[in-house]
Amino acid sequence: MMNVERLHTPIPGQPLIELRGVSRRFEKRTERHRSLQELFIRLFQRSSIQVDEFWPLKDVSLSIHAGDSLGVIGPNGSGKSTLLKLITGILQPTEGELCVRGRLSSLLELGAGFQPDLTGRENIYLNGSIYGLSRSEMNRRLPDIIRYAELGEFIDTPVKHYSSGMYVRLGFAIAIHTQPDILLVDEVLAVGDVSFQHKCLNSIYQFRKNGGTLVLVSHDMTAIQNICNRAIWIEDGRIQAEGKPTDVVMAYLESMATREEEAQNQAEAPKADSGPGQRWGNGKIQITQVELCGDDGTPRSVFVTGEPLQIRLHYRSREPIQAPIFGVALHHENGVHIAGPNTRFSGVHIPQVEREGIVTYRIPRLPLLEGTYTVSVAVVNETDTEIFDYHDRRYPFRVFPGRRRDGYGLISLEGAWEVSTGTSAWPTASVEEPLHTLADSAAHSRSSH
Ligand SMILES: Nc1ncnc2c1ncn2[C@@H]1O[C@H](COP(=O)(O)OP(=O)(O)OP(=O)(O)O)[C@@H](O)[C@H]1O
Repeated sequence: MMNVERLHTPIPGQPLIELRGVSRRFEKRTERHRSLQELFIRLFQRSSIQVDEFWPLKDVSLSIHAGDSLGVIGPNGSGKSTLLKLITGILQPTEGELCVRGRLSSLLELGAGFQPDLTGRENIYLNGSIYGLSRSEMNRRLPDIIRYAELGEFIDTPVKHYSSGMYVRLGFAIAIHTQPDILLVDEVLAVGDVSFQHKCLNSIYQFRKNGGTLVLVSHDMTAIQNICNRAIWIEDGRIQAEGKPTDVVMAYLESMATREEEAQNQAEAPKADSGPGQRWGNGKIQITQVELCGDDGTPRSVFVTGEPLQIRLHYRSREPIQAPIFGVALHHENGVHIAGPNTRFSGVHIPQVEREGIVTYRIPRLPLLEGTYTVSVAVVNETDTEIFDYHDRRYPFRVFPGRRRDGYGLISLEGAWEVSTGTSAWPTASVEEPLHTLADSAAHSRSSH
C-alpha cells in the first residue's frame, strides 16, 4: 500500500517533506553461468537468471520542516540516494506514504536531468520547465545562471562533451537560481574544483540564511556539521540515528571505527602483542593494555576537539620496582611529535609498583584538531636509563571537529581575540575565534584531506 502526494506550494505549519513508513524494493538479477555448456543451455531456456528482491529502504519515517537543513550520512550503498530519488519522484515508494509540499530543485547524479545532445543553454530552459518555471522567467534568470556556471563559450556546446566538473557547474547554477523551496544535493559537489566548491558552499549558506530548506547527502562530515542543523544516519535501509549533526556523526563514526577494528582483528589472528608500531624494553614492568576513553570511561577510538580524553595504561610487574616513570606521547599521522608528558615532568612520584595496576593520564579538553593521531606509551626507570616497556605509536585515534571549528593546523590554542578599532566612536569588540566563513572552513578541510 503506497500513497504519494505532491504540491507545488508549501502549506504553513506543515512539513515540506513527510515520509511515513516508506519502503522501496529493488530486484537484483544475477546470472549464473559457470561453464560453456551452461551458456549453451541458456540459449534455449531463461532459468539461469536468478531474481532476488532486496529493500534498500525499509519503513522510513521522517519530517522535514521549512528552514531545516538535513544532513544524510551512511556507508556506500546504504540507501541515501534512493531516499533522495523518492523525494524528487525519480523513484516511487513500494510501500508507505510520501508527501512533498513545495518546489524542489535537485542535484543528484552527474548529468541527470540533462539531454546530452542539447547545448548547455538549451538544457537550462529544459530544466526550468522541469522545475516548473515559465520560459519568460527562465529568460530573466538566464544571464545569472550562465555567469554563475562560468562555462564561457561552452554554454553553446552540447553537454555530452562536458567534463564531470562542467556538468556540476551547470547543474548547481540551475538548481540554485530556480529559487526552490527545497534543495536536494547528493554528494556531486565534491566533483567541482576547489574554487567552485567554495562558491557552491557560499550559495548553500545564503540559501539557508534566506530560509531555504536543504537535504544534503555527503561523506564529508565537516560539511554536514557546518551546514546542517539536523542529521540522519542511514544504514541497512533504516534510520539508525537522528538528531544534532555532531551527535549523529559521532555515533556513525564510532560504529565505523568499531567495524574497522573488528575487520582488522578478524584479518589477523589476535596476539597480545599485535598492533602497528614497534615495541621494545626489558619487560620488568609491562604495559599490558592501553585504553583511550571519553568522559564515561568507555574505550573508543574517535574523539571530538575539546572533549575530555583519558589514556589508561594497565601495567604488570613481577617484582617490586622503585620509582618508575610512566609517560605518553602523541604524534600526528604526518609524523609531527605533538606532546610527550610523563609523571616526572608533572611532579608525580610513584614510590613503587608491584603486580598489576592502572596509571591514567587525563586531558580535560582535547586540544587536537581534525586528523588521525597515535599514542605511544612508555614506562622507564627513575633516571630514564632503563626502558621497561615502550609501545611506539601503537594506538591510533581520530579527531573530528566539534560544533565549531577552532582554526587550521593541529591544535587549538584556545586563545581570545581582542579587536581595537582605534576610534572612540566604536566600542571595543572581543571575539573568541577568528571569523572565517563556512565555505572557508569546509573548502579548507576538504583540500587538506
Ligand atoms: N535502480 C536500481 N535497481 C536495483 N538496485 C539499485 C538501483 N538503484 C540502487 N540500487 C541499489 O540499492 C542500494 C542502495 O543504493 P543507494 O544508491 O541508495 O546507496 P547510497 O547510500 O546512496 O550509496 P553511495 O554512498 O555509494 O552513494 C545499493 O545496493 C544499490 O546497488
